[in-house]
Amino acid sequence: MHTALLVLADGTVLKGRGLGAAGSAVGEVCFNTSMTGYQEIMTDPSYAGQIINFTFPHIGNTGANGEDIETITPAARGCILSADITQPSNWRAAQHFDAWLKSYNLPGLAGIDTRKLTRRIRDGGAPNGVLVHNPEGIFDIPALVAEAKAWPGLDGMDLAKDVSCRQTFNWDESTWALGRGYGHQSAPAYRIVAIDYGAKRNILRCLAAAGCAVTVVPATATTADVLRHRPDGVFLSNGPGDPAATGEYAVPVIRELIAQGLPVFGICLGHQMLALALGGKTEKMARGHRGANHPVKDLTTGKVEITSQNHGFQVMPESLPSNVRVTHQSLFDGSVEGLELTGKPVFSVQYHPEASPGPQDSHYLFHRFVEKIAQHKAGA
Ligand SMILES: NC(=O)CC[C@H](N)C(=O)O
Repeated sequence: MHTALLVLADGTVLKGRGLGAAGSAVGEVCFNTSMTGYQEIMTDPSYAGQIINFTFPHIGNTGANGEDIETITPAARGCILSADITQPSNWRAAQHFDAWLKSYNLPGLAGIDTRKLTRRIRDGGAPNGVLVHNPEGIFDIPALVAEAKAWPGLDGMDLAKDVSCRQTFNWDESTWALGRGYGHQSAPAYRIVAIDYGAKRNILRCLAAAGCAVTVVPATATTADVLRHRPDGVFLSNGPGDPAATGEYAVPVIRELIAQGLPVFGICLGHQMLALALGGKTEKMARGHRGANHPVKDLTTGKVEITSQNHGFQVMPESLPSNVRVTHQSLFDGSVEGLELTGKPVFSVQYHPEASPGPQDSHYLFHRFVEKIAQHKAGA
């Protein structure tokens, strides 16, 4: 008996076995090619509105633990796996991944040809779909097709407000180390305000590890709300949805903060909104970049970094004014992966230097931010 379906807006029905919580989820079906880090991926708030198809066939092998999470309220809508989840085998496993999905009320589906689904997304773009898990195996397919069709899609959708914190808070947890777990920043050199559009925790941990006291403010914070904390620098976080829609309230604030002369660093959605604030444009990509091995070239040094990525929108290079320089480029498709405002301590990357999951080649960017803050303070 099939206990779960993925129903796409064009009427395609893929039948499999249910995982995690019973229930249904509508969203954009995207794929992620990472071989590890499924917990971090499922808890990255940038996946709000999305159902994740994992291309790696064996997901869940190492179980789940209480540490490898990027938020305590996951925003991804569900997951699609090739193989059934096996018994966990890892010294850090505290739970079976299926029980973990249930505990977060996330539905899943296993047992479909995830490679075929990925090729379909690659060739035809990310479709909207409904993932439904019903242990009784009873489904109303025409109603599910209608639900998938009726979903408006991510283009033009602002989701950052939904996943952002509601209240300002301070963050001092730093990065994880074997034998110690997460560290603690007790002697910060600089004060950062991080605007939370759906921030991954590991970004905040990396900022703390680089020597910053971090104050996290909601996505809707005004310029005065940010400046009240007397920041030495401002960080613009990653987040879900369409940057152009989120930018309606966030971009004017970013523009004012740049005008104050403050050092600014943006990651992913933060990078896209920084580009909008500087006069550029963003567009939806056909299938996006989601994985842990995307090569990116640093155009200043010629060095190639292997990066972690998760984005479905991109900055259009021809839209950028002459005082904005493209600093990094994807070696997969040539798309913009980094920007800087010439002569100012303002820069951003489209990819995820905090990794989580993924390689740590790009951790240097957190130190670059801190160096820019130090230089700015010394010159001020
Ligand atoms: N990880 C992110 O910040 C994603 C940014 C944006 N929502 C995109 O999909 O492009």
